[in-house]
Amino acid sequence: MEREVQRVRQAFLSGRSRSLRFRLQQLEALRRMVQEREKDILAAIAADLCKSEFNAYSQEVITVLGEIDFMLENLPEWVTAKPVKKNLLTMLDEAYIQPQPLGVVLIIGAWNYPFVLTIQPLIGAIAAGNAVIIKPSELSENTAKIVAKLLPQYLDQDLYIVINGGVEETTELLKQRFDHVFYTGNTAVGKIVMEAAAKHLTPVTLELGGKSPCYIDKDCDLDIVCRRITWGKYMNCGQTCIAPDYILCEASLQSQIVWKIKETVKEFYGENIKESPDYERIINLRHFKRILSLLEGQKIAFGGETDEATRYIAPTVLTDVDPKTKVMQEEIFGPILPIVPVKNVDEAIDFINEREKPLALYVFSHNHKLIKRMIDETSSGGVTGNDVIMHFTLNSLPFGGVGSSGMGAYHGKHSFNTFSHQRPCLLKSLKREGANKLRYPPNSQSKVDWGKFFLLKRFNKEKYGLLLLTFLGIVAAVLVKAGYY
Ligand SMILES: NC(=O)c1ccc[n+]([C@@H]2O[C@H](COP(=O)([O-])OP(=O)(O)OC[C@H]3O[C@@H](n4cnc5c(N)ncnc54)[C@H](O)[C@@H]3O)[C@@H](O)[C@H]2O)c1
Ligand SMILES: CCCCCCCCCCCCCCCC=O
Repeated sequence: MEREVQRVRQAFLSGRSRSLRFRLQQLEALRRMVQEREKDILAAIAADLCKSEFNAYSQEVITVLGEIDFMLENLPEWVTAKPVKKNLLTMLDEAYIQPQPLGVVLIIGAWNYPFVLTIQPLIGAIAAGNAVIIKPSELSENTAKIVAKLLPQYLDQDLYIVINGGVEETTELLKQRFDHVFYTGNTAVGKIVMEAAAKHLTPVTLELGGKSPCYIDKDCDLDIVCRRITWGKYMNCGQTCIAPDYILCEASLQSQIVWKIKETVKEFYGENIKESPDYERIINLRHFKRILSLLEGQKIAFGGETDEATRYIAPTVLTDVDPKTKVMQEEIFGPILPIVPVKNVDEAIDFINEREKPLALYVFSHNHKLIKRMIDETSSGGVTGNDVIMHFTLNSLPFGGVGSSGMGAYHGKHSFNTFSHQRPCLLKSLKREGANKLRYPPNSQSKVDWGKFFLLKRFNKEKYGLLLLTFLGIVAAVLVKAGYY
C-alpha cells in the first residue's frame, strides 16, 4: 500500500496534474469513459442494487455527466488567480489568491449510489489538479470492479489509481499520509477515518448520514406532497443518504397521508411491487436483517412484506411511532417510513432540535413563512422546501452535512474549493524601502499613529479615499526616508 501511495505521490510531484490543459483533458477522457462504457457501468450498478438501466442512468450517470460539463465550462475561470483588495501599505504591490491542488487525495466511496458517490468527488479532485487514490465500497463489488477496470483505460495511470478491498485494505490505506481524505458513508466509520487522518494532520471531508426529517404542515396539497415523499423515500429502496427518514405531522393528517402514499406506491410500482423494474433491493443480508429489526413492535399501516432470498422489503409505512423506539434511534436507510404525530410546528422544531443534526430537512407547506421559520430555527446539512432530494441535483449548492451528518461539502465550485488550497500571495518590490521603515524598529508613538491611520482608517468614497491615502503614503515614505521618525 505504501508503495502505491508513493507512486501516486511521485506522479503528483512530476507536476503534470497541475496545468489547466491537462485537467481539462482528463475530465474529457472521463466523460468519454462514461459515454463509451455506459452499458458496462449500468450493468454493474444493476448487479449491485437490482437497479434498472433507466434508474441508474437518471440517478447516477446524468449527475456525473452534468458535473463534468460544469467543470469543463468553469474551470478556466476558477483556476485563475483572483486579485484582492489592498491597503495603503501594499497599494503598489500585487495581492491575489491562487487556488492550488492539495496533493494526493484519498476518496472512499459509498455503495448506495456506487458510481456517482465515487466519481463525483473524483471529478472535483481532478479539476483542482490533485492526484487521487480511489477506494470504492466493497459492498457494491460489481461497480467497484468496473471502476477499477475502466479508469486506467481512460485516465493517467499513475495519477489516478483505484484500490479495491474491504476493512483491512481501508485500514492499511488510512495509515498512509494524504493531503486530503474524502469519505462518504456512516458516522461510525467517519470517526475512524477522521482519527486516522488526524495522525497526519490531514484535513477530511466527511459525507455522513442521519435521520432526515420531513415536516408536513396542514396547509398544503397532500396529493402532491405524498407523491414527492413516496418518490424520495422508496427510490433505491430507501438506501439514500438524504431520503426522508421519518414524517412529522399533526395526528389528524396521519390517515390521509398513509392512504395517499399507499395509492402512490401502487401508481409507481404497480400491484406487484416485486415485479417492478423501478423498485430496487437491499444491498446485503446484514442490512436486510438490520432493517427488519426496526419493524419489531411497530404498527404497520401498509407494507411489511419481505423476501430474504432476494433481499426484498416492500415500501412500508408505520403510524403513531413512539420516538423512543429503535426505528427512531438510528438512520433507517431502507424502505420504512415512520410517522410521528406532533401537536404543531413548534413541537416539530423542538423534536428536530433535540436530536443530532440531520443531513437533510424537508418541509411542506403553502405557507412560505412557515418554511422560512423551519429553516431559521433548525439546522441540517441541506434543505429542500416542498420537495425531497432535489437540492442534491443543483451543483451551485454545496452538498454536505453539519454536526454528526458530516463536515465539508462538494458539488461544482464547492468541490473545486474542497480539493484546492486558496493560497494567499503578496508580491512586493525590493524598491520603495522608505515606506517600510514605518514598521522597522525602533518603534515610536508617531510610527504607531501612522500605522493606525494607514491600516485602520476607512473612507466612504473608496476611489478618492485611496487617492488620498496614496498621497499620504508617499508623504510618510518621504518623511521616514528623510529620517523624521
Ligand atoms: N452524505 C452522503 O453523501 C452519503 C452518501 C451515501 C451514504 N451515506 C451514509 O452512509 C451510511 C450507510 O452506508 P455505509 O456504507 O457507511 O454503511 P455500512 O455500515 O454498510 O459500511 C460499510 C463500509 O464501511 C467500511 N468500514 C467498516 N469498518 C471499517 C473500519 N474499521 N475502518 C475502515 N472502514 C470500515 C467498510 O469497508 C464498508 O465499505 C448511511 O449513514 C448513509 O446516510 C452518506
Ligand atoms: C429522468 C428524470 C431525472 C430525475 C433526476 C433525479 C435525480 C435524483 C438523484 C438522486 C441521487 C441521490 C444521491 C444521494 C446521495 C446519498 O445517498
